[in-house]
Amino acid sequence: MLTAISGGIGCGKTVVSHIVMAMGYPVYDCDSRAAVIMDTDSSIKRDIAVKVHSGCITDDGRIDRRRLSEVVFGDYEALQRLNAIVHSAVRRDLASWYECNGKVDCFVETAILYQSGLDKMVDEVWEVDAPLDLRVERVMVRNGFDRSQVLSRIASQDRFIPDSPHRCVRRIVNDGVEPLLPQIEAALNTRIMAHI
Ligand SMILES: CC(C)(COP(=O)(O)OP(=O)(O)OC[C@H]1O[C@@H](n2cnc3c(N)ncnc32)[C@H](O)[C@@H]1O)[C@@H](O)C(=O)NCCC(=O)NCCS
Ligand SMILES: Nc1ncnc2c1ncn2[C@@H]1O[C@H](COP(=O)(O)OP(=O)(O)OP(=O)(O)O)[C@@H](O)[C@H]1O
Repeated sequence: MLTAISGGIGCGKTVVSHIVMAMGYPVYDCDSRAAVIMDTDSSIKRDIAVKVHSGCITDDGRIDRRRLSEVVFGDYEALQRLNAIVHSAVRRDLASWYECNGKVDCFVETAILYQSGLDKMVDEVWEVDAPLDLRVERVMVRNGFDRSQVLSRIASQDRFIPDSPHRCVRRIVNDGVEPLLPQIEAALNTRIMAHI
């Protein structure tokens, strides 16, 4: 069974992932895996230079992430072109990781479940949710971003409207008040009960 830990930037997906990992479950982190795939695949880098922006690849062939962020989070068409280049490779990588883990109880952390097409690969979605102001504050502190940098990322993520939500969505509230652990345990127990 593959479960998505999903939700917009700053909602607390990584915190939930770390708890689930500490409980012994394998978790695939899309952001870091996508970064590795992009860094190691020269055809992806070439496509980024040609189809997104040539200035995002340095003279020595590395991805300039700061520049790429400025380009794609300020231009939705460019972000869609980047997604089209990267996401099929991420889906393939996730499929083989899941296979290697014996398709047991696995998790995938992603901020862009529907844009990436990963919604079609997962059996269940845990939608981590937090108030917008809190998300903005958290990311400003975590990344040293100003408010507009966070809001441009949130706008890019919210702009995509999926045709239909996943059939099995569970909401995890991470508002800094409601404790996370009981919600995660309840989500896991519901699944265990369903399989008995
Ligand atoms: C835009 C990039 C260069 C920013 O890199 P950087 O190291 O600064 O940040 P990082 O990768 O940790 O992402 C920061 C946050 O941006 C958001 N984000 C990342 N990719 C996307 C995207 N394609 N669309 C919307 N939001 C995104 C996520 O909330 C993420 O947590 C990088 O995120 C990237 O290359 N994204 C495209 C690949 C991708 O879609 N990855 C997501 C997994 S499929
Ligand atoms: N319940 C909480 N209490 C205190 N701090 C929290 C809580 N949840 C998240 N944070 C902090 O908020 C920041 C954002 O959380 P986290 O990195 O888990 O978000 P995310 O959804 O994974 O974001 P991204 O989409 O950027 O990967 C982190 O610095 C994290 O430590």
